[in-house]
Amino acid sequence: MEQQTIIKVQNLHKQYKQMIRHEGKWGGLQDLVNRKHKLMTAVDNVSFEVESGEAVAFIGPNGAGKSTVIKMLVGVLAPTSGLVEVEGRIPHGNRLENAKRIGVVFGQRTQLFWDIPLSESLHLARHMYKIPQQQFKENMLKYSEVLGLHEYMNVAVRQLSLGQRMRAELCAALLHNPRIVFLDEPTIGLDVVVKEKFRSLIRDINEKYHTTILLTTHDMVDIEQLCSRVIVIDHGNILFDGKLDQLKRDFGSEEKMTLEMDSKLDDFREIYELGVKSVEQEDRTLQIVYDNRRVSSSAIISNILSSYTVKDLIVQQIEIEEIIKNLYKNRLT
Ligand SMILES: Nc1ncnc2c1ncn2[C@@H]1O[C@H](COP(=O)(O)OP(=O)(O)OP(=O)(O)O)[C@@H](O)[C@H]1O
Repeated sequence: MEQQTIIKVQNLHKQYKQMIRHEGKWGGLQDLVNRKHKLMTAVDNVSFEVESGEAVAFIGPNGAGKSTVIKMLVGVLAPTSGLVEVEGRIPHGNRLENAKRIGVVFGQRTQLFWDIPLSESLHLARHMYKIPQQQFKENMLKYSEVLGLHEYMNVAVRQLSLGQRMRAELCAALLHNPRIVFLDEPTIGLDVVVKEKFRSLIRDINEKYHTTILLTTHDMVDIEQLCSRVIVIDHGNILFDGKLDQLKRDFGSEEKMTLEMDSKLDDFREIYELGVKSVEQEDRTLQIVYDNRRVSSSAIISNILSSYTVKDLIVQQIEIEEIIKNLYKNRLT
């Protein structure tokens, strides 16, 4: 299938006006009569493109600017400057047209009607999106089956548990066969079984229908299972944009070696001289953390074996979660 650019973001900036509160006893009153604001930059010169059919994780620490970018892509916020295009359209100028082509799941907010039964809420979505009857029937059948929604169809949305509601949200977001699905923290607070259902459905629509996925999450399993590309943002800037494998290669050279020893080591000087990052010993268990681009595991092992007996040994590569933590930390220091 031919790929084309479906999302284009160029030199995007977003500033929010934040109120400066007066301090002291009469501060609240002064806030009312003498309002002071400062500008805070939430998104600072961000550029990226997404090809149709890609599944991209858009990640970063709290307050990094992820939701702000997504809100501009969805069209609920206008940029302060720069360009946002979704399928060649400027979302905030064409909100309704944009809405027909995209699906949105915000983990913290609902797009369903709170007080009416789920089935009616989904029927309203059919009218809003002008979904042809046949397509609606087929999709309702397919998604309510996969997401296990049959038994909740007559229950008011406000009476659904978080997991049930999130499954319903995903169903509502997919009924009109969107070309792009924006998922903002979709698995937050869900149990492992529901998370798995979610992930397998998202993988399916990406693989079978080449639906483009832009996923914001703090859950590393979501990323590993769903996305081949990762964009990392912090303080409104992009820190990394590339394949997940590349992220692991560039920032995942740290390894941890755990050795079960016959006897305790007297000192770690020689090991440190090899260039390792840290050595810890508890009873006869030794843990060594090192960068495999600086020192090889075999150099460490042969150094230890020259003076001691090793009973068992495990070498672990750094987890993706740790890689991303390091990336955020490097940015802060
Ligand atoms: N409506 C608003 N008015 C003022 N400042 C805002 C507003 N919305 C967000 N911000 C600020 O903009 C920055 C980016 O926020 P944003 O919600 O985009 O971050 P995020 O990466 O989605 O964070 P999280 O992972 O916590 O959801 C934060 O410093 C936040 O306080």
